[in-house]
Parts: sequence; structure tokens; C-alpha cells
Amino acid sequence: MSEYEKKASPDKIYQNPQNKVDDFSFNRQVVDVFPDMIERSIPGYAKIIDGVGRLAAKFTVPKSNVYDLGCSLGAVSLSIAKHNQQHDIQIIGVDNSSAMVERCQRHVDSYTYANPIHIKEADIVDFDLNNASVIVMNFTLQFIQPKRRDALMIKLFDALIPGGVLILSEKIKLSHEVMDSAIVDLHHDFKRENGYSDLEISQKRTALENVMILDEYSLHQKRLLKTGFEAVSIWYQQLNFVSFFAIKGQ
Ligand SMILES: Nc1ncnc2c1ncn2[C@@H]1O[C@H](C[S@+](CC[C@H]([NH3+])C(=O)[O-])CC(=O)[O-])[C@@H](O)[C@H]1O
Ligand SMILES: O=C(O)C(=O)Cc1ccccc1
Repeated sequence: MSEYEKKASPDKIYQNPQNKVDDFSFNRQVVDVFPDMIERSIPGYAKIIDGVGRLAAKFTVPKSNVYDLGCSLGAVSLSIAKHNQQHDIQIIGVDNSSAMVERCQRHVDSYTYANPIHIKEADIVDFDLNNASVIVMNFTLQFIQPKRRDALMIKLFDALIPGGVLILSEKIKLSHEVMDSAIVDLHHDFKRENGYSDLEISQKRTALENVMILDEYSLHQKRLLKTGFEAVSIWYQQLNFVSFFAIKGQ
């Protein structure tokens, strides 16, 4: 059993009623339950992690960098390492939560894959990247202030080599209100089936309201094309959780 699995204690953060629900933050309390929280909250999470590693392997080139931005406990970095053992790449995971970074480092250290994984504590808005064949943001862009998103995409595009890809996974908003509310209800059913109560669902929703700002898929696509990417395509979707990738022309 890995360090990560041993530490997977159950998420009870929103079980009791709170007078005032604080804004969600990736603090020690969240880090302690993160594997359980993310698995029970994001439909298809494990499939996306595995698929990102496999998809990345189609685009990695020797001596290039692969970035995992908003790496949390390093699930994407480890999947990339697992599926790229024959490829000579450097994997760099970045997160701005010190509690996450500390736990992430211990987690990746418990594995031995061929390629090195470097974990850095930094805000991805300020972080310098270069020589990237693949950049992954797995459910991270939604936590970046909307006014910073265009500039961040330009920076990532510039860091990619020709033929490189950006893999983005995001919770999305649907453009039609009635359709959006139907899918949000189905997501809440998914959480209920995973043992969360109505109180837990609603308190976490309140906590996320000001910090997780969702875009429509059409905005993501428009932003990436405007940035200069040659094409954008969805490779995985369950309900309002989408994973897509964009390629830089040769
Ligand atoms: N500005 C920022 N700079 C750096 N990190 C940030 C920033 N803002 C948020 N984060 C970090 O982005 C991560 C988002 S979780 C990603 C899951 C992971 N990718 C996974 O595949 O397991 C998504 C979720 O929990 O829904 C957290 O670890 C934050 O600390
Ligand atoms: O829990 C939710 O409702 C989500 O939308 C996903 C999520 C998962 C883990 C941390 C923050 C948000």
C-alpha cells in the first residue's frame, strides 16, 4: 500500500452544520482527506488520471519537460511517470498549497519510476515554464481568477514546443440554465450515492462559490484557439466534468 492510500481518511469536513461556511481552501484539513474527497466528488476521476498518463505518452519527446500544474498529491505526475517509463522526460509538479506540496513530496517519494518527478511550491501564475512537450492542468484552471486565465494560457502556449499539447480538465457550466441545473442535480446524485448528505453537498457548494469559478466549454475552446492552439478536442466527459486537450502547431 502506498503512502497515499494509507492516508486516505474519510472526508467528513462538511458533515456538521456550520454557522458560517468559510471559503474553500486547500489547507491541512483538506489535504488529510483529499484522496477520498476527490474520488467521491469527481465522476470519472480515476479514469481521467489514467487516461492523462496514456494521452501524454503520445506527445512526450526525449529531453522535454512535462508539467502538472496544481498537482495536489501528484496523481497526474505519477500516472505520467507510469505510462512514460521508456521516455526520457522530466516531470515537474507545481502547487501553491504548502500542505499539499509537503504531502505530495512524501507520496511521490514512495514510488520508483524511471523518470524524475520534481515537486515545487509556487503560484502557477508566476511560475516559469519552458521546453514543454505536455502541460496538464487537471481541475486547476477553475481555481485561477478569471481575469488571469487568458494570460496564463498565453504563457503555457509559449512554453510548449511545436506539436506539444495542453491537457485541461475542468468542471464546466452549461450555457442553458435548465440544462445546467439538470446536470448539476445528477452530479449531486453522484455525490449522494458516494455517501455525502444533502448538508455536506450544500455546505461544500457554499464554500466553493467564491473560489471555484466555472467557464462554459465554448469559452475554454474560444480562449485556446485565440491563444494560438491549432485544435481543441474533448477526450473524456462525465456530466459537467470534462477533459480536453489542445495542440500547438508544428
Ligand atoms: N494559483 C495556483 N498555483 C498553484 N496551485 C494552485 C493554484 N490555485 C490552486 N492550486 C492548486 O490546484 C489544486 C486543485 S485540485 C487538482 C487535482 C489534481 N490535479 C489531481 O489531479 O489530483 C482540484 C480539486 O480539488 O477540485 C489544489 O491542490 C490547489 O492547491
Ligand atoms: O465537490 C465538488 O462539488 C466539486 O465540484 C469538485 C471538487 C473536488 C475536490 C475539491 C474541490 C472541488
